[in-house]
Parts: sequence; structure tokens; C-alpha cells
Amino acid sequence: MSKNIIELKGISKDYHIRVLDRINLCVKENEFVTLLGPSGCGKTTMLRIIGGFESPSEGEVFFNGKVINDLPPHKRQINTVFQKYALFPHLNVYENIAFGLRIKKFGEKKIREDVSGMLKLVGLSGFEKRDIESLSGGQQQRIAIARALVNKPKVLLLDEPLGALDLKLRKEMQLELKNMQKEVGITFIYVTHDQEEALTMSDTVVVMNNGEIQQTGTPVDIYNEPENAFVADFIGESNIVEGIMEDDYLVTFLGRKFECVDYGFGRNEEIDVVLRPEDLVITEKSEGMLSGTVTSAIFKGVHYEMIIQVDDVELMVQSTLKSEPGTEAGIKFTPEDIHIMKKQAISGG
Ligand SMILES: Nc1ncnc2c1ncn2[C@@H]1O[C@H](COP(=O)(O)OP(=O)(O)OP(=O)(O)O)[C@@H](O)[C@H]1O
Repeated sequence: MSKNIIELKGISKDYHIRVLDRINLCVKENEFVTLLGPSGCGKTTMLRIIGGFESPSEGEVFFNGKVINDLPPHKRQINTVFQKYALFPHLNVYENIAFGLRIKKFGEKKIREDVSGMLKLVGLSGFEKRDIESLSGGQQQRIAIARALVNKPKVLLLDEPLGALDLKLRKEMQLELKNMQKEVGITFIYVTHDQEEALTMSDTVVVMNNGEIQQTGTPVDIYNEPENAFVADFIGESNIVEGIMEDDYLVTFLGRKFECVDYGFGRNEEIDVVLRPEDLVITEKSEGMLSGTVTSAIFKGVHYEMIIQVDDVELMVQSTLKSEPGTEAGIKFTPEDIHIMKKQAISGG
């Protein structure tokens, strides 16, 4: 088990309102951690507190086990890459990357080697003499990453670094960034509001809402076992319906009883049930099965997204086969597809 490089203990931040509320978080060495949540939930504030650009109203920030609350940004072994590249427009690519090394008064030979190594890492060897303005957005962002990494920080903070790029380039860069992180072995703390980006890149995803951490876990855990309705709704599409636990392995929702997996809820407890659209299968209607009327079927490129009206609830189903609107349909799923969560009002998102 590698050790914690960053720890947040009881971090709160108050402006006119409280924007972070008693945050506890551990980040391990070489981990790729993503802070994920809707706009305004406090992700950037948390990153700025880790970077030292903002001080917490309460709580402590630890780096390798030592409190660093009073350490200014340039004395922390932490670098930041912002959404806007913040490169020096009057310096060429080489000088942009060399900047931090010159401040540290390294010799020209070492600077040349390091800059060349970084350009290789970000796939832009040969770009040394190019002007910043002559580069595309994606290339500028790579240079910004190279400029941050050349200082060999222990932790790199990235605030929506791919936000300004188009979808195709963003997807390419997601994979490249993940590979780069593995190659350099530096801890990355990454901020995004894009759930797919978070699931693709991260070792650990921290889902936030309203200044609080909702759930921390691996992408697979967060997706398959959301701890509350907010996480279920924010990560991927989901149907959330109210239910009641009848027994450890029996739950009632939509007026029917279903076998389920034991999630440790009490008998007669009111709960929320999450059904993922991709887990539901449309089939011939039969006795005892959940069924309803198809009200819409929209082609989404890979699959159809269909809405089935079941009593007064609409369920979304994804399928590669289309069911015509107006037809009656049965809906099949397994006990494992029924995710049961503590009852909670959905906010934000
Ligand atoms: N310097 C400040 N003064 C007052 N309020 C601030 C300040 N910085 C942030 N806030 C408020 O704190 C809340 C959290 O902002 P923050 O930028 O951390 O959210 P975010 O999750 O990063 O959002 P986004 O994805 O839109 O960047 C917001 O309500 C914001 O208006």
C-alpha cells in the first residue's frame, strides 16, 4: 500500500456562504484522483486550497504527513495546470517549458535535456522553436502540461485542463494524460464535471455536491454501487423509484415485489431503488412481470433510448432493438440489477 501524499482533514471554506463543508480526503502517492461534481459544488475551491492559492476557513491540509496550511504555493511541491493554458505568448515552446528550470538556475545542458524529454512525453518533439500562437488548443495544453511536469512536482493539480478542447481531441488527450501520469509516476488531482472523463481516467473518483463529498471510490464502485440517489443520478443515466424493503432479499416498488441482493436495510424501511437503463431488457409482456407502454424511442447512435410508462412512473430503457411507441412491453432485470440506496432527496445535478 502506498502512503498518503495529500490529506485533507475537516476542511471547510466560507465565503458569503459555506462552499466546502468538513471535507476529509486522502490521496495516495502516484494515484490519479478526480474531483467530480456539478458546477459550483466546490471542486475548484478544493483544488485551490490544496495548491495554496486559497486558505481554508477550518481544517488542515497535510503533505506527506506535515501540515502545510501556511506554506505559500511556490514552496509546496505541487504544480497546477488550468483550463486556460496560461503560457507566455512572447516566449517560444522551448522557453515556455524551460522557464521553471531557469528560475532554479539549472545549466543549459540539463535544461535542453529536460525540455526535450518533456516534449517527447507530450508527443511534440521538434516543436522547440514554434511560437505559442502558432499551436492548436490541444498542442498548447500539452505544452502547459510539459511546463508543469518539467519542475518534477510531487503532485499535479489539473483544473478542467481539457475543457476548451473539442470532443474528439478531448477523448484522445484523456488517454494520453492517463498514460503520461503512469509514465511519470506523479500524483494527479484532476477536476472535471464530465462523468465519463472521470470514469475513463481515474484510479479514484470523488463525487461532490453542495460542498460535500457524496462518495469516494473506484470508477467501477461508483458506477455499480452508488451510495445515494445523487451519485446514481450524476454518474450515468438512471431510473430512481421509491420502494420499501420487505425482507433482506425482497423489495417492493412500482406496486410489485422483487427478489433483490441484501444491501443491509431494515424490514419496512423506505428506500430508493436505482435501475440502470442498460440493465433493463424489453421483452414480451407476461403475468407478474413489470410492464408498461412504450411512449418514445429515440436513436442515440449506438442504441435506442426508450421511455416506458409504468403506472405513473417513466422508466428509461436502452436497447439496440427498437420497440415502437404505443406497444405494450414487459421489462426484465435480475436481482443484481436492483441497486438499493438510502432514501434521499436529489439536489443539484
Ligand atoms: N473568491 C470567491 N468569493 C466568493 N465566492 C466564491 C469564490 N470562489 C468561489 N466561490 C463560490 O464557491 C462556490 C464553489 O465554487 P467552485 O469554483 O469551487 O465550484 P466548482 O465546483 O469548481 O464549479 P465549476 O465547475 O463551475 O468551476 C460557488 O458558489 C462560487 O460562486
